[in-house]
Amino acid sequence: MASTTMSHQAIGSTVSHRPFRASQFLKEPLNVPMNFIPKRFKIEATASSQVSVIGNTVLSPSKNKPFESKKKSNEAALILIRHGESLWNEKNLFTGCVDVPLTQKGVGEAIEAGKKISNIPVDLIFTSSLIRAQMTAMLAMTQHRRKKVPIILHNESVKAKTWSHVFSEETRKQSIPVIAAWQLNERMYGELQGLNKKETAERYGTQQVHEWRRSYEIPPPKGESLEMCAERAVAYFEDNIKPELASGNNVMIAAHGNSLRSIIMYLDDLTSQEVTTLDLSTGIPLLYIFKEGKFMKRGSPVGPTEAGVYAYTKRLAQYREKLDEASLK
Ligand SMILES: O=C(O)[C@H](O)COP(=O)(O)O
Repeated sequence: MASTTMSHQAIGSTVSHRPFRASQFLKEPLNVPMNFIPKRFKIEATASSQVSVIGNTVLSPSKNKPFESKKKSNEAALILIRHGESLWNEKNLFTGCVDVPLTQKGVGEAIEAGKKISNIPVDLIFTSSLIRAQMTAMLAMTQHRRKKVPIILHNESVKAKTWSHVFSEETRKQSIPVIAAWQLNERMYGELQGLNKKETAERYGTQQVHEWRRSYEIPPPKGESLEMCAERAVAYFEDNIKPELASGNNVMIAAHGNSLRSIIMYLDDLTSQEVTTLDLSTGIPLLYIFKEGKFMKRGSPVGPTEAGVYAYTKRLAQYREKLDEASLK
């Protein structure tokens, strides 16, 4: 497991960003005609060209009362999580865009990560298109106290959409849409993919391999530099994820060491020099609060009972209280 050489445990700096645009995701009423829904919200189409959007208001199973307020706040939680250990992490091989599953240890890391975020609201999940990130997201959500079911949205064809349609509004409300995006994939490691990291360092030199792995501008042979990875990952974040946060939707992103490094560089306003010391451990969730257009780093929740996490914002504290109330019933 990689070490974290830049601390993400402490409450961090507040960073200003460009003004956000409001998102309508998950706000459309059910059965809105297809042509009224922006492209990125066209998630579920029925045979009659009606759209059902997985809802944002969660009903308490016991009392049928709104669990989360219908009126979305301008504050949202953002959880970032690097996937758990993969079979090639275990073998110390450069993995990049090769689609390798988790090890048993990685499965355990994902479950432990899920416990740490089990009291933090999640309305939407974004993952890369790679199985190790998707496994991590799914396993983490098995631990969530809200017990909503993550459902992967299939956007690859009309048939994939219509055949995965959910016909119960109540069931949709108890679901979390999972959006898989290749833009969040690990950096393409080029001709290093499948090579052993230690052997590569012996062959090309520790300094050269460190530059390939951690520098911002220098790409590995025929692969993507962090800068190139950022071009797609940060653009995707700005276009698709930030608007959801701006709408008050709480988001979890399960992705990779380098796609997340590029997103953290953007969130924390790191320089290309600073990002060279940023190294993410597998399976450790990081929490940010997005409020009034700013990202505030809250570090990594230590555990589901850690009071400090919930003191960060009134909204999180209220959510936690509702969870406790619901579990007493
Ligand atoms: O793709 C890989 O090999 C790892 O997931 C990330 O590798 P790195 O720590 O060498 O960047």
